[in-house]
Amino acid sequence: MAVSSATTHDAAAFEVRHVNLKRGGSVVLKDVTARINEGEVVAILGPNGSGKSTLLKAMIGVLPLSGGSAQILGRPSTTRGVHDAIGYVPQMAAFSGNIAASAYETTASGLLTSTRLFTRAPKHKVQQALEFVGLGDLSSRAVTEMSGGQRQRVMIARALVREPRILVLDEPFTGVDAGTQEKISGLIAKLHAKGTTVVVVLHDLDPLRDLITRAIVMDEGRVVHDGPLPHDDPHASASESEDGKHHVNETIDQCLGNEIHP
Ligand SMILES: Nc1ncnc2c1ncn2[C@@H]1O[C@H](COP(=O)(O)OP(=O)(O)OP(=O)(O)O)[C@@H](O)[C@H]1O
Repeated sequence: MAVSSATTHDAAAFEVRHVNLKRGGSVVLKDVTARINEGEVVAILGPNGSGKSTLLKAMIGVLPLSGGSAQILGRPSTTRGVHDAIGYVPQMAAFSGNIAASAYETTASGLLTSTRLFTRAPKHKVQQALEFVGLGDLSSRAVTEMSGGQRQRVMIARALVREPRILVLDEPFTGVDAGTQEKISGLIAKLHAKGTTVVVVLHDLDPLRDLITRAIVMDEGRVVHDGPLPHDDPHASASESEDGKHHVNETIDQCLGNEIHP
């Protein structure tokens, strides 16, 4: 794989340490430290505007940091070639405009890497990625003529076409129907079984609850929880409010819009 020479042995998929990041003059990440190990499925949760997408972008090295450090597979996130290990599915809003290209062309564009341009896309890889997301029969259809759920799956195919070690998805379930949610969850489960690391920003945990190994909860630009989902954590209970765990449960419930029971 192209990235192997640019990575170090046993390194974390992502590691950010004491990261500060400013956007539009405001500090939107405040002293954020987090690590994603290879093979994990990690959810990033938090209220709107808490910094979830910005944290993803800091991890994958597409936004400059104001302070701290970010590493991808043990290398600084600015290292040439290290991004080739990542498949990134941006928030739906980022590509909901007109994409005149076909599903095939959009998926093939995922073969562009930071170190080389392709002159001819390996057709079987593009077709395989589309088949993996269940769109093998629609490869020539314009993305503009597809449903929201189909578009989302094209973007996943685009992220997967280079067989990345790490898949990063920003709210993949927004605006997709229950059937598509199930399909996307099934795809993530298959990738996890193959050893792919998955980092996903979520508003609703349910579609991936069984797969998630850890949750990082953001609030106002800070990490306020990093650990197992509270309901999976045998030590988390309402009676432990003294040590703040009850508060953490409430924070997660509030992030996800769940009713809080006293
Ligand atoms: N391009 C930008 N310029 C200026 N400020 C920005 C920009 N993008 C995001 N912000 C601000 O940074 C903060 C964090 O935004 P971010 O998109 O990371 O939050 P989020 O938790 O992903 O939100 P949401 O759940 O609504 O997607 C917000 O206050 C937002 O207004």
